[in-house]
Amino acid sequence: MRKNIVAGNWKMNNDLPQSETLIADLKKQKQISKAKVMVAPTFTNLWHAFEALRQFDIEVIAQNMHFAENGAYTGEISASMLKSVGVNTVILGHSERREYFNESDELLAKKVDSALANDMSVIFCFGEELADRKSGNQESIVESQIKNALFHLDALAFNNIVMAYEPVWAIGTGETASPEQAQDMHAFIRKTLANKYGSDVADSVSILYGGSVKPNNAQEIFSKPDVDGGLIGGASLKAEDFFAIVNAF
Ligand SMILES: O=C[C@H](O)COP(=O)(O)O
Repeated sequence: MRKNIVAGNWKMNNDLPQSETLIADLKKQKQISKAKVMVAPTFTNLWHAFEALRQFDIEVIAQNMHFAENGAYTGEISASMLKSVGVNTVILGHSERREYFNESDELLAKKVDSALANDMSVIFCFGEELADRKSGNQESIVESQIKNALFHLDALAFNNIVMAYEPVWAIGTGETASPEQAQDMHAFIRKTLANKYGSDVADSVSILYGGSVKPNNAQEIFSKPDVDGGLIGGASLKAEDFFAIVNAF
């Protein structure tokens, strides 16, 4: 079911005391929009965040996971471990994971499978780099990222998948895609899904935009018909800014 979602990806920010402070600030905010709100702290803060936000309408989600159930994978975290601390949604495929940790489409397909097999939802990230956009290849790059990681799934799987288009050139740079660029790509993503799974599936999938979304540009981006929400990095680290974006719907 297509929903409006605003998810804050804290990335590798906030130790436990800082996370406690941010969560306390989040609890003071007033939500006037109907968007579903999520926050993704680091692994070490997940349990605390889950406990602290248990009574609030803010879902605590994870930034990553391994595809294996358990075993000799030093430093890794599995789906069942996330579930055991109350986490039911995971971000997969973020461009920082692709770039700094060499995560390929093939690896991401395995992670997606593992998350879904564990009854988790996935926020699946993808997006082109600046060179792709400059050469006009953004659609073919995005199409191949989606096909390679997701097109082995059946249509029902998309009940538990949220798409997150994040042009790499707009992440943390202050340079956001224009609302028109975001809309054009989101419409293309929906068309790509429709070609494979039909328009019922394509129309029911939420597609988030991520990349330098701030309180001053959120409303214009969210006003576009195929933009169902945002994946927010830097601006999610201040409760007031984050809720200004949540309330931009
Ligand atoms: O996951 C969030 C995105 O990478 C966007 O980050 P940003 O809002 O700091 O550009």
